[in-house]
Amino acid sequence: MQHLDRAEPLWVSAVALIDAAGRVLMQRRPLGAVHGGLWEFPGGKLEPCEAPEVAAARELQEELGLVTAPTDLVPAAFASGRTDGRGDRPLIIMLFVCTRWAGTPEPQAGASVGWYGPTQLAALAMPPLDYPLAEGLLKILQASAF
Ligand SMILES: Nc1nc2c([nH]c(=O)n2[C@H]2C[C@H](O)[C@@H](COP(=O)(O)OP(=O)(O)OP(=O)(O)O)O2)c(=O)[nH]1
Repeated sequence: MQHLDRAEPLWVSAVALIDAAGRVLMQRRPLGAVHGGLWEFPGGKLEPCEAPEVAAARELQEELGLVTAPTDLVPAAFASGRTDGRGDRPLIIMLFVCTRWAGTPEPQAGASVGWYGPTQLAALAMPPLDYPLAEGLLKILQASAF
């Protein structure tokens, strides 16, 4: 049996913003950061006692200046692994889909954003857990009318 992991998991919420053309917004992490230069779904760590969709809406506001209602965030996929960079602990990323927001994405200094269709998205260089998230998202997009 696997040993018990005594480190608290790091919980992260992330969002796939889908535009009217079916493209997904991806964010390139600043060079020098953990996973610098790689493309990820925008999002970030949950604060203590924060609900995942509230954290996702907060991160969209903080990282990109976008306003979303937590109720417009639809659970889509999750991925589980371990943190890289600082420390080693379980990492769980919950991905939401969002098709309704207010504002134009304005990345923070050092970061950049781009809109990608399914084929382009699958070809981006991403941090490890964003690959299974992208795979899950693409299956949902193929099967639905998002
Ligand atoms: N998106 C993503 N993040 C990952 C992976 N592996 C891994 O350790 N992380 C880490 C990087 C970040 O520390 C954290 C995500 O939280 P965040 O989006 O708030 O990160 P951040 O750079 O703003 O903050 P920080 O941790 O550098 O302080 O998860 C992964 O595969 N995908």
